[in-house]
Amino acid sequence: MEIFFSGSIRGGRSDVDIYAALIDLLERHGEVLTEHVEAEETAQGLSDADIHEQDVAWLRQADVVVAEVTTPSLGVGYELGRAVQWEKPVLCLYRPDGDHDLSAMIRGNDAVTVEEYRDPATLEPVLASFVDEHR
Ligand SMILES: O=c1[nH]c(=O)n([C@H]2C[C@H](O)[C@@H](COP(=O)(O)O)O2)cc1CO
Repeated sequence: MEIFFSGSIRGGRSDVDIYAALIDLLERHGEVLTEHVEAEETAQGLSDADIHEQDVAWLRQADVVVAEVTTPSLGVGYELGRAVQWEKPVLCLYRPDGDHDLSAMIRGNDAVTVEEYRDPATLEPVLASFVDEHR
């Protein structure tokens, strides 16, 4: 099972510790292709064109997509749009106590499952059943 994890990078890094916790949970169920989303430093020496090309290749390859969408990010939104177009299973994780209401482009999309949560530790059964459903 190859999992594409999506989370804000240039959109803002305030949730990076949560991304790390979610990637840890997801690694119990498969290979996370985009572990770098939790890294303190993002890749050095790659052009934006290289980043885009690599990212879209991983997205194409993935069996499922899991996105943390509390911090809005153009890149995450773009990845989600392409994932839906390619009919990938998409799970979006959202904390309603944040500063931003979730976009209607995500919450209003029947092809996207939205799970609200407060503590990443509570998501273990949700992630397990999402991955198992699409294995
Ligand atoms: O350096 C990067 N590496 C990378 O993989 N991305 C991808 C993965 C993330 O899920 C998403 C974040 O987009 P943004 O940077 O617009 O917040 O884009 C984005 C960047 C920077 O835009």
